[in-house]
Amino acid sequence: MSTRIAFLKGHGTENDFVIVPDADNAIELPPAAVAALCDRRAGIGGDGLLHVVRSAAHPDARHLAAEAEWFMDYRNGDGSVAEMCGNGVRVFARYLERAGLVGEGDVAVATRGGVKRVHIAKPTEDGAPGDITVAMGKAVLPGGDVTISVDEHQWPALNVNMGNPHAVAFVTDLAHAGRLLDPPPFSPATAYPHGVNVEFVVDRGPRHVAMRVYERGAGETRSCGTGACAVAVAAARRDGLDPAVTGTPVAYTVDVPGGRLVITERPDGEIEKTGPAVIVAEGEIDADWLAAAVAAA
Ligand SMILES: N[C@@H](CCC[C@H](N)C(=O)O)C(=O)O
Repeated sequence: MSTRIAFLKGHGTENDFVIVPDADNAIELPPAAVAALCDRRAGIGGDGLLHVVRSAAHPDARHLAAEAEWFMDYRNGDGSVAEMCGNGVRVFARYLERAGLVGEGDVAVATRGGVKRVHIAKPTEDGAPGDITVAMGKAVLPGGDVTISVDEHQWPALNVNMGNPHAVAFVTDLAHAGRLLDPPPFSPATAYPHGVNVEFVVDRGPRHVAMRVYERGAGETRSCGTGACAVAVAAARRDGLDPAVTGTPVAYTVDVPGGRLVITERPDGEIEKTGPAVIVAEGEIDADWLAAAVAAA
């Protein structure tokens, strides 16, 4: 009988992830294995994969082990590595809670984008899991003119780095973003040598926007946490709001196809993101199938 590898499946506002608990970093997950697991027809399916490893056991996180016991080794669905995943880190915390590895309240999670402070709220009165809030760090606006083009439409976009790169374009109709099956063309083409996540945004009301997203390494997804933060900052600056200047926190509601996130920027620049995170299934991966998928890639 072949070896089995435990997995879970979870999502945050329908940004969905295969979760592979592997405290000792003993499971090999080359890009082809991640892509096979995230494949929606031949695998389990997911926008990305959360490899749950003790920080001390992973070369990318060993230096963070004193601050955060657990490391989110995040991979995009195509197997590529990304610095940070804002929805992923909330689902990661939900997994840790469910596995009894942490309790409600504050948890530190190591990521390639540094240590993130996560708060797991108590269940609601009707027993539903409480929302999870992450301190996402500060947005960096590196400047630079970028144009996003889809079919006959062209929009100027704002570069926002949330640990990972984003280009935010305000549009008049989210449908104008098209099907987002392939990376939209960028101008200049060299603006993002390592790829970029692109958000298309419309207004819904005062401090309330809606977005669609093209995620680097995954295609169009139903939500992107770092993307929602980038969008909130871009919308605030466009609206003339900067908490560092006014000394007052600014909150935006960001609707994504898979739900709603609330993003708050504080006067010190720290951005907090709040939303749901759910584990929906758990099971076992056939290790022989995975090895064959890797060999065939
Ligand atoms: N879904 C994520 C972002 C995942 C990484 C991204 N695709 C990248 O390559 O930077 C989120 O919720 O932030």
